[in-house]
Amino acid sequence: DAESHWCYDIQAMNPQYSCQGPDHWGGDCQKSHQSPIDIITNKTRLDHSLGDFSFSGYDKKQRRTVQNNGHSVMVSLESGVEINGGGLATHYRATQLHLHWSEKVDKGSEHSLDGQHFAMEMHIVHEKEMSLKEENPKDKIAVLAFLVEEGNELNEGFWPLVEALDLVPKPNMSTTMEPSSIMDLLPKKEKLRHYFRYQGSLTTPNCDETVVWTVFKEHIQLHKDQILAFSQKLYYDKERSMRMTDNVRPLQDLGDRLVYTS
Ligand SMILES: Nc1nc(-c2ccc(Cl)c(S(N)(=O)=O)c2)cs1
Ligand SMILES: [Zn+2]
Repeated sequence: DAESHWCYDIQAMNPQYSCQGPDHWGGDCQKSHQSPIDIITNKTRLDHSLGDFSFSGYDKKQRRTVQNNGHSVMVSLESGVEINGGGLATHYRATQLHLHWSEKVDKGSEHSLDGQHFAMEMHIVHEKEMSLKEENPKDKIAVLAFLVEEGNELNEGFWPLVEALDLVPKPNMSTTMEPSSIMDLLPKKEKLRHYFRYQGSLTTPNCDETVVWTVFKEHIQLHKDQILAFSQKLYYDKERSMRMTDNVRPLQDLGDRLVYTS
């Protein structure tokens, strides 16, 4: 096709692929308030307005659609799943959650903390209720980011998602997960009061600079076998010639931005 599709470095490096790696992504991807970033924790600023989040619909057990969209595995979230508080301007409606990962347990997260990457990163994407007259505000999207590290116990809450991976190996395949709640995937609620906050972008094209980011300090623990399932069961292509792994955008410059902490 005229303008080849966007992809990650691991795909662009493969001669079989003619796709545009991160250095060639278009849209706003080459601008200066991009994501992900390395968060240098001792340079973050305490912001007392960063209060607790209130989550609604997060504990609702639901059968949800899981799909392989060629870049990640994505769970569609229905209306009624919302967040409020957390220093956000208003309430936001969840639309989807997806993950980024590697088979190397220290290279799969998009954000890093003091230069350290983690095994995976889960993003819960929310959109602000938009009144028509508002142009593209910088906080149109709120993403809740959870770093995932290898733990030695199986994470029971993740089984419905991990088991669904077998059914969506190729792009554009989708299935329905066994009933599960978003809360099942997260660290304990009382641990979610500590987080970092900064202004950035989507980490996938067109990299719109309309995302208010929340990176939680408490990590999700997943067993190694559950982490490896993502790279072992999913493929970037329908020929299943390339496993889906390292779907991680390189770190972007913080530039003139500050990172705040609750
Ligand atoms: N086709 C795809 N879109 C995404 C996506 C969409 C919206 C958002 Cl906000 C993000 S991210 N990584 O910035 O959270 C990713 C992934 S794969
Ligand atoms: Zn993401």
